[in-house]
Formats: sequence, C-alpha cells, structure tokens
Amino acid sequence: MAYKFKEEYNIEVTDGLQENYKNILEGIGEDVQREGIEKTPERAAKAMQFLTQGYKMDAEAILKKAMFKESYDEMVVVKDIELYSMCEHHMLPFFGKAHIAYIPDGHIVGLSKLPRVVDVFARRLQVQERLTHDILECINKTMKPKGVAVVIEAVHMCMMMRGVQKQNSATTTSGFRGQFEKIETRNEFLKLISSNLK
Ligand SMILES: Nc1nc2c(ncn2[C@@H]2O[C@H](COP(=O)(O)OP(=O)(O)OP(=O)(O)O)[C@@H](O)[C@H]2O)c(=O)[nH]1
Ligand SMILES: [Zn+2]
Repeated sequence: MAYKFKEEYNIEVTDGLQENYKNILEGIGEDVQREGIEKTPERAAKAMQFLTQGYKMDAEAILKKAMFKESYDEMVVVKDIELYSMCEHHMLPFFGKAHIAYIPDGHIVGLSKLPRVVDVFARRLQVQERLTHDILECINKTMKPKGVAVVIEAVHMCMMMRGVQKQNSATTTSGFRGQFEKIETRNEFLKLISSNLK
C-alpha cells in the first residue's frame, strides 16, 4: 500500500466518475457543452480521487517507517494539525485541526508521520467521531505507547451552507488511551492545547 499522496489518477476510475459528474451537471440544469463546464466532469473526477485516496493508504506502514528506539518517556504533543475531510452523509467538507499526544514506551516516531496519519484517515468519507477513533487506534496499535490522546475541532460545511445553517458552531471530539485515561495526564494535555479550544 502507498504512503504518499499523489496527483495520479486511474484512467478507468476517472472515466467512470466523469460520466457520473456529467449526469450531475445535467441534473442541475447545466449546459455540459459550455466552455467553462466542458472539462468539469474530468476535473471533478480527479479532485474526488485526490480527496479520497486515503482508502488506498496504509497508516500503520507510515508510522513503522520512522519509529526509533528512544528512552524518552514524557508526553510528546503535536498540535494544530490542519485537516480536511468530507462527511459521509452529504459528501461536503468538514475541516479544522487535530491535536495529538503520546507517551512513548521505548519508541518515538518521526514527527511528520503523525500529520500523515491524520491525512490518511481524513482523505476519505468520514464522520468526525470515527476519524478521531481511527487516528487514536492506529497510533495505539502500531506504537504501543504508554498513552495516546487525540482531539479534533472541526466545522462542517453541511451545517453551514445548507441544513441547519449555523455558521459559528464547531464540533470537538476526543479519544484517550492508556495513561491519558488518568485525569491528571489528560488535563496536562488539554492545558497544553487549550489556547486552541474554544
Ligand atoms: N455525528 C456526526 N454527524 C455528522 C457528521 N457530519 C455530518 N453529520 C450529521 O449527519 C446527520 C444526517 O442526518 P439526516 O437527518 O439523515 O440528514 P439531513 O436531513 O440532511 O440532516 P440535516 O443536516 O439536519 O438537514 C446530520 O445531523 C448532520 O449534521 C459527523 O462528522 N458526525
Ligand atoms: Zn454532512
């Protein structure tokens, strides 16, 4: 399985999606022959493949590629990791920030790998709760740290542009394993990222 995001497209998938996007454009009353729209089915087909390529990626392999033996056993926090995903109910974007912490148990991981793991699970159709859980469990299972914590704050376009039309509500989800299940450790982490939380 791949571990790098690429601007590469499968011709058959592009062809299939393109036909469907053409139908969507016709369905909303667009003229699929007009200049600005002519190439839109192909553009949209490629964009959709890019935004969902996380399905084909292996988050565990990404972490394993850069795990190093180290005796450091204090909390490591990577905060403000921007994320872009799409809700599985409306296929509209939700986006925001992820904050991740772990307490190593013999191994640390290359810092860039944590945002990469976020992207693998974000670049597919998701709900914010499962995205949080996927990231948490992947780190827990692969690194077997003494503890891991994930907080995600996001806004959902399906709640802003349509539906309930609320422009100022944000959703926070979180998950804690191991030492972060202890209130003091959890609070230390939440304090470290609190400048971001509303
Ligand atoms: N829990 C959760 N819900 C989400 C997420 N993204 C979108 N939703 C919600 O999914 C729900 C789908 O509800 P439905 O009643 O089936 O769909 P709908 O008629 O389009 O709902 P409205 O958005 O209320 O108009 C909505 O309440 C959305 O706000 C998410 O990441 N997590
Ligand atoms: Zn939605």
